[in-house]
Amino acid sequence: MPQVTVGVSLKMYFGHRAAREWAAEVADIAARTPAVADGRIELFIAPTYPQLLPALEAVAGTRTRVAAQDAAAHDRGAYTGEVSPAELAEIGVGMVELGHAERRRLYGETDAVVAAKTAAALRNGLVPVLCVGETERVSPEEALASSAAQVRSAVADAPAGRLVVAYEPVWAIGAPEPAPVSHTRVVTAGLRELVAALPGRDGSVVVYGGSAGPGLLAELGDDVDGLFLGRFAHDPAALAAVLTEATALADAREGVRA
Ligand SMILES: O=C(CO)COP(=O)(O)O
Repeated sequence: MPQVTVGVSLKMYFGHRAAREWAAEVADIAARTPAVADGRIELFIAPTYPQLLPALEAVAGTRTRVAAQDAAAHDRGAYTGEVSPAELAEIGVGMVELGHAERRRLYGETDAVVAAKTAAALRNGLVPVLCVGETERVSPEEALASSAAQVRSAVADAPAGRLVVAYEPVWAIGAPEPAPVSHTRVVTAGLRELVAALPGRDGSVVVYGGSAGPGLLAELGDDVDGLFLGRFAHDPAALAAVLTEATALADAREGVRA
């Protein structure tokens, strides 16, 4: 089992060539990071659909996983413009982001849609990166209540399988700074308890996303299982810095377990 999970979504920021160059740099960094190579850090990247196959090729042999940014709730059929989770699994994609705040806000994805997509991902062997988080800045307790409700609703009828829950307070996405550590810690601790108690979800983890970058993992320490990065991993050097912090955290966790 990984000790720390670090993911990056490129959203729709990069063009094809820039994404290819970035993936090649990530592959280099992954290959030079022993904790990625030995599986203590689970590293995944989520480029756009046309970039999935080149990304799989770029990171081959480095243990970096490739995630899609979304997937359909159906395996096949008359769903023009959708991408099947079965086809994603067939090409070697291992994970899929679901319920991201931008999909909920801009494309009207409801909890019911996210639940249907989560079930579809799991029945096709994909690990859902299930994005949850409150829309307005409220107390950590209220944030936990609404995020926990989103998790419960997404997995209520889904087949068994591991989850990566990404706690992303909507107000901290695309912001200059991440949510304060004192806020995040309450929510991620609560979500970790929740997922640990869910039947059939062994190995599930809770990561933080929303203006995350170098320095944050060291601050959050044992309060999270990792980070889900956006803009602040566009610079490969910043991702390398986060992986250095993730390595320190993985080492510390191993020390605790030894
Ligand atoms: O939404 C995010 C990752 O999915 C976070 O994006 P930013 O780090 O760019 O705010």
